Amino acid sequence: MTINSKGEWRRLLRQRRRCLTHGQRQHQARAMATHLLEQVLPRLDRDALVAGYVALAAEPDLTPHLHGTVALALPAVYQGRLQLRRWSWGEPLEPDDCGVPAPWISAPVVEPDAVAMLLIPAVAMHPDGFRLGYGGGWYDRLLSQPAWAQRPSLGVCFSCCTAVPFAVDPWDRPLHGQLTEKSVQWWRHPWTGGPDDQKFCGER
Ligand SMILES: Nc1nc2c(c(=O)[nH]1)N(C=O)[C@@H](CNc1ccc(C(=O)N[C@@H](CCC(=O)O)C(=O)O)cc1)CN2
Ligand SMILES: Nc1ncnc2c1ncn2[C@@H]1O[C@H](COP(=O)(O)OP(=O)(O)OP(=O)(O)O)[C@@H](O)[C@H]1O
Repeated sequence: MTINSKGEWRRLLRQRRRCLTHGQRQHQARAMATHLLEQVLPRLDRDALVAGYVALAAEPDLTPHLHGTVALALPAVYQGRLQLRRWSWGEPLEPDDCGVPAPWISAPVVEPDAVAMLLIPAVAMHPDGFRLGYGGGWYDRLLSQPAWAQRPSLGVCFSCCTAVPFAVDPWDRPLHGQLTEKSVQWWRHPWTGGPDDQKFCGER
């Protein structure tokens, strides 16, 4: 079967992800969090924020594993755009315009330079670091702003949904790396923003 469109890939990969049992997804999310805690978070500024997400049904749920380890911002879609808002553990969430639990409208909006790492949920990842989401273009539009595109970013994805050769569109922006239950892999140096560092990318 030839798969031509992002829509077809999205359906296939969402189905593949749903085929994992709840226990498998939990186990794999815990492994992802361990990679993050051991390999990534120690390299970040102590005061900096990590932009996470509230996991939807079959997405890897990392947030509970980060409790007490980092200060978090969460996405909120209102008035046609995605913002990141400060969120502290235990604070209530309310559905945003996409129906995803998000910080209250009164929570401070976070500027790009306060964010040390963007964790971006991905339905699938492309072999060159591009991300396939649900199709709303929310993160695409966020990353079309250079200040956000420069922030270190990791696509968060089960390994069964990586290396997917979907056709990349002109608006797709490559992420710095991907986080799976197997490893953290980098395509671009996340902390210098400079050209590929062979040694660094060799750590894949
Ligand atoms: N957890 C999470 N939060 C996120 C995103 C995301 O991909 N995941 N977004 C990324 O852009 C933005 C919201 N965009 C969204 C776009 C579509 C659907 C959607 O189609 N939801 C399905 C249910 C998905 C599921 O439960 O697995 C639906 O309503 O049928 C959800 C969020 C910001 N917040
Ligand atoms: N910078 C942008 N400005 C305006 N529209 C954009 C921009 N980037 C993407 N879009 C629109 O958003 C949609 C994104 O579609 P695509 O199938 O690539 O979604 P996706 O990357 O899976 O979505 P998401 O980022 O929400 O997870 C397209 O219709 C595209 O035209």
